[in-house]
Amino acid sequence: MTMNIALIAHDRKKDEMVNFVTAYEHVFQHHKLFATGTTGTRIMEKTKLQINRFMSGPLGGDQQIGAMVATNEMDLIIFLRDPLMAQPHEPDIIALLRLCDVQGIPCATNIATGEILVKALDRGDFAWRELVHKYKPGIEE
Ligand SMILES: O=C(CO)COP(=O)(O)O
Repeated sequence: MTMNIALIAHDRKKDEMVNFVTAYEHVFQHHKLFATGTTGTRIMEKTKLQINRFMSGPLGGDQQIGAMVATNEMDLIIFLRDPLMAQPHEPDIIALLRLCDVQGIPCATNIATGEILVKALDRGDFAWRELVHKYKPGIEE
């Protein structure tokens, strides 16, 4: 079934994100993808994937993705954060991670965990989300 997946990467993690998504393009192509502005553009430049792009992170993109988490419309997030660089929108980042914990949404913040989540996704481990989708018209199966 089709999952709603968000891909987000800070500037010094964008190459890593593009390489990661390229490596797992065969998995991601079966899902509906969302991203913050620049991350989405970078992925679309290097893959055949269609990405629904929100605002750039510092301009509110994390909050837009957070809104989808709040309404339980996002199924999985891969968020490659830069742990060594202060971000002007740090409160937005923390808010997004908090909402993932509120809703129990799997959120990987580094590539190692991201890989585990994508393999689990490919195996169908998140099929239980179908139940959430069923009661949320507008979420595609
Ligand atoms: O800042 C970000 C996430 O906090 C990412 O935003 P961009 O993808 O627009 O660079």
